[in-house]
Amino acid sequence: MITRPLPSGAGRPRTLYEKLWDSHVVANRPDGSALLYIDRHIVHEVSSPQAFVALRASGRRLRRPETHLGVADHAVPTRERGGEIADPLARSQVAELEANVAEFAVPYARLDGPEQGIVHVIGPETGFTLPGTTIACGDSHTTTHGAFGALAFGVGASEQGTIMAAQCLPQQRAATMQVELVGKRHPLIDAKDMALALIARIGANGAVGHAVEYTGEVVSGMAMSERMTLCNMTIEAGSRIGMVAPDARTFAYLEGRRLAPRGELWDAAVAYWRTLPSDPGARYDRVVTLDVGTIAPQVSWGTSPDQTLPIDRTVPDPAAIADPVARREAEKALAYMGLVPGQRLDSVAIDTVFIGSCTNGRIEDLRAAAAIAMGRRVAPGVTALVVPGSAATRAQAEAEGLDRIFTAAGFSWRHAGCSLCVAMNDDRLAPGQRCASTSNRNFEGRQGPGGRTHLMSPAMAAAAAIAGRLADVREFV
Ligand SMILES: CC(C)[C@H](C(=O)O)[C@@H](O)C(=O)O
Ligand code: SF4
Repeated sequence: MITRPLPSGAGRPRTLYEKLWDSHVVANRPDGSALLYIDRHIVHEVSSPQAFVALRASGRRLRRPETHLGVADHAVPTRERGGEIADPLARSQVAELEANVAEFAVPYARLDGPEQGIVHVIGPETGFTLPGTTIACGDSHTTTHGAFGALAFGVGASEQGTIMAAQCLPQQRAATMQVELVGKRHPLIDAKDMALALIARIGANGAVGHAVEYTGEVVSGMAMSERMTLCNMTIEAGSRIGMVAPDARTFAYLEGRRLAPRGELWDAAVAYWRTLPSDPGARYDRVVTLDVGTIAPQVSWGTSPDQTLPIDRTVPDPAAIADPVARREAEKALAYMGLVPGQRLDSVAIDTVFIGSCTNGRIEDLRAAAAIAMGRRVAPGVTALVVPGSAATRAQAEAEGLDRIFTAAGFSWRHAGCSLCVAMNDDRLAPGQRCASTSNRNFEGRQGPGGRTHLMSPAMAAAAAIAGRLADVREFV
């Protein structure tokens, strides 16, 4: 039997997650899951083809085509834009997406248009991402959109088909986890350092089964870009959902964006969005508090995001790790990464630098990197890429002259896309190459077979480019 959900706001103080959940339940199901209404869905060229194939095979149309948004980002080349894509696989992936969005009337951000970019960058930029909505995408970093007080999560291909046809999806309710960020950070410590320090502390599976809400004075003081970085990295702690309560900063970011409501609708939306933050006294299943005043710039040394340390430390010695499983994992990671226990992290030479991705490809990230690069030179032998997260970010950066700062320093200035975050396009590491990267994943082969990835903030990646090795950005001021 399917029962109707309880009316929302029934007395008990609720968290942001609970409010978002309650307001989207279409039906509670006997197995404890619920059918959730999905407000928005983003589609990219890598994960969506099967969903369209299934729709076509069953003769279905999209229930509400205007609630979807298509864009090509993963496979696209970033050296040039316009003209034919040289790589045959990428060309066919983009062509298939374009045929699908045309056939099913999905709004599409064209590859050479002003709104193209990484799914998780253009959603917020266009105002497609809004507080209080449910947002799905066939992509694990959909967590990013939670920075706006949305319930946003990654889904698989068959789930995408369900959303397209029915606008609903069965979901299991998650437990809740509050991550409270307190204290006063060093000016060169950013959200990426905080996310990496958190994952190093709670582990890459530390938030499994939980919907994470970031709270505290540090989070309320953050720009939207940093909130997005935090929520983006939440999946690397094992959670499908990361969120920040919407506030005046959220509204200021969204006001006037193309797809954001206007006029009276805007006022009504803001009035509703103000009811979303967790109620005083709402209880979370778990609470983690991080004092950001204790955080130094972070770098990953291994092949999991929790294998991360402050830059002023040395490569760990597996022999000193008591837990046998963790010890074996550390040994394996060091062998792959070509590192020696006891070696200073800031002595590790790199040959590639990647500044970009849905974690750190926003204008604020590019500004932070440019501030370090300005008037300096990329070290000899280092290839350094700056890949804006969207065409709009690229245009903004050019208007501010950031591209000239980067190119004068010897960085390669690119068009928007996932690029070297993922080896699905023509930007990739050769075996044995070592990259200082602002992306989010460092597992074996992520940036190319045999490639070695060190995760860090944009300022740290720029410092590594200049030094030719992992370097402490605090020495660059
Ligand atoms: C290709 C896509 C499905 C994948 C994801 O789900 O995250 C990619 O974006 C990634 O970052 O690994
Ligand atoms: S930038 Fe990287 S993490 Fe983000 S969507 Fe693209 S491949 Fe995935």
